Amino acid sequence: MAKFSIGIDFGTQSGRAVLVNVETGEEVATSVKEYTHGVMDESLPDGTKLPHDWALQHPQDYIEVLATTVPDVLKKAGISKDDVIGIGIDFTACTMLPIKKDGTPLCMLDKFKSHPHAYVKLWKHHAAQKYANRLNQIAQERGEKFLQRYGGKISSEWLFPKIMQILEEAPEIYEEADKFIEAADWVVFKMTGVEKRNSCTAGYKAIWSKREGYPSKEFFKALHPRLENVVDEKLSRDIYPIGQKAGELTEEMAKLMGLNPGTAVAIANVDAHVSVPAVGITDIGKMLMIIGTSTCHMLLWNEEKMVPGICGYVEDGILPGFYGYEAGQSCVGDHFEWFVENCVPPTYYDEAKQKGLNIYQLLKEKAKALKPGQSGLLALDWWNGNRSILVDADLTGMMLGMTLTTKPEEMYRALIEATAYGTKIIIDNFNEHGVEVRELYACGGIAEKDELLMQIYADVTGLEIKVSASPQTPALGSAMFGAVAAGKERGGYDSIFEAAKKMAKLKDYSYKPNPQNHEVYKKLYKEYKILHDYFGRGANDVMKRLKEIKEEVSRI
Ligand SMILES: Nc1ncnc2c1ncn2[C@@H]1O[C@H](COP(=O)(O)OP(=O)(O)O)[C@@H](O)[C@H]1O
Ligand SMILES: O=C(CO)[C@@H](O)[C@@H](O)COP(=O)(O)O
Repeated sequence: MAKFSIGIDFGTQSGRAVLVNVETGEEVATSVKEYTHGVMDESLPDGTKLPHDWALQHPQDYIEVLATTVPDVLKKAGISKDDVIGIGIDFTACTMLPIKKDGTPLCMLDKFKSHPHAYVKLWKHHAAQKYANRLNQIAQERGEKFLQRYGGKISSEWLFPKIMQILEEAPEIYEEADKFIEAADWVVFKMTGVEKRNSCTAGYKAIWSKREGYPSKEFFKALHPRLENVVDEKLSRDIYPIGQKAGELTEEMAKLMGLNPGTAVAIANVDAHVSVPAVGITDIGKMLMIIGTSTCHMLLWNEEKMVPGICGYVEDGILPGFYGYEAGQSCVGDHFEWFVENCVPPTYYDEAKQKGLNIYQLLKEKAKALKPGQSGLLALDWWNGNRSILVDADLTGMMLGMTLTTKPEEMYRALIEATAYGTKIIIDNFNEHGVEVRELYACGGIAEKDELLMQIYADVTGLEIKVSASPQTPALGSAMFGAVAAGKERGGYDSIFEAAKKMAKLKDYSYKPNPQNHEVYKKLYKEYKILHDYFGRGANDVMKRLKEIKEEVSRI
């Protein structure tokens, strides 16, 4: 009898479950649930307004994903819950929340319903930049060695800047919280009844390493006296390696999800990291781009190298036995969405409707007809700040070269190209610092849907790109970890390497660079680099000054 595993990918806008045949890797059924509260970046559910740069989520939405998508995949596939041997989940990160000891999120307590700091802070909550700046300055002054593992800077998207923001701006929430926890670990806590924190988010987002643990109490005290014991008071030193079983489904959650109590649940993982074995990467030098709302760049290497401006490297962070390197771009799909919602005239929407296309497809059709360089446009892809390699959420987007004849499809193509140049900067930076990018792979919603973008990436980077055959690669990766949590005895696998051999998959075609386009893009990339360094490395801090003026004016 075939055995199945369920993987659930908690993305930025929705949660996606896949039911996977453990023997063949076949994705038998998929179910997607948009989050009821979406991304809260303007107001809370009760209308409380949020300041600039905030991005929150509601934890109830994650439970809804479990309650709707899991029964749905079972129903669609027509299989019995007795044949489901394991569950794995992955999440965006650092996506964190304050909870009580029993796991109740503070935002679910009546008294904190209208308190923004009681909610989940999503990975792209960018209002903690000033705390990240302080943390980085203090770490540099103290000569903290951990900075080397994080490319020289801790991002405002990661855990401690977010905790610092809560402490400074809402000390009552800091005091009331028994714990701060990654949403990934919170969902596993809900499913199994046991709090087991995963090594992936701890390593990449919370300055933890398996050799050195967390930074010292002295360091935390230097950030703020109240933070001296933050790890023991509000986090945990018990960190569990990815690839292990966290526990088993409780009666209550099994009932909610339509599964058997006792089903194995894997230690939680991160959406980008979990995707690496799902495309069959189990060796060094093969970079995977997970292209969606944002892009994460994942790469295994066998040595520790200081690579400036990356998110970090973590020993065993992606697969055991390797250093897992991560870099990223905070704004990819997000600014395509911004563009279609704000900059495309109604005539384009009418044309799309007539042709039976969605607006992205229409823009792609038109943008495809353009040659590289033809629009005269060049953009900086910083609509949501810059994660790698400048690590600065206060940078903003820019488009140069517009005239009275500039068309929406030209702007759309310029935005795609900007993200491709941003990716090339990341690749060059790895190569220059001894971590070689020998092959390129892609997965994620956009890699699946957007062949124009994929071709432009091949043309800009000059590298062939292999693409995941799964439309839900992170969820497939999670299902693989679910099968490992179940173990061979229950019909799964004893290691993620064995699971990858059987369950990973790539499409039978790839995107190959067009040499003529590559030549033009070399020239454009040179210009992009000049703008990148000019606006991003302090020659002209106009973006930051504009932001300051914006804040001053909105306070009046
Ligand atoms: N047909 C399309 N072509 C290109 N991009 C698209 C298309 N449809 C949606 N998008 C973009 O995909 C992004 C979502 O990516 P996806 O990988 O599905 O989700 P997530 O980032 O939450 O994991 C959105 O920001 C949107 O801009
Ligand atoms: O930062 C990470 C992973 O380290 C991601 O979770 C984050 O960029 C969000 O990913 P998505 O764009 O929602 O796929």
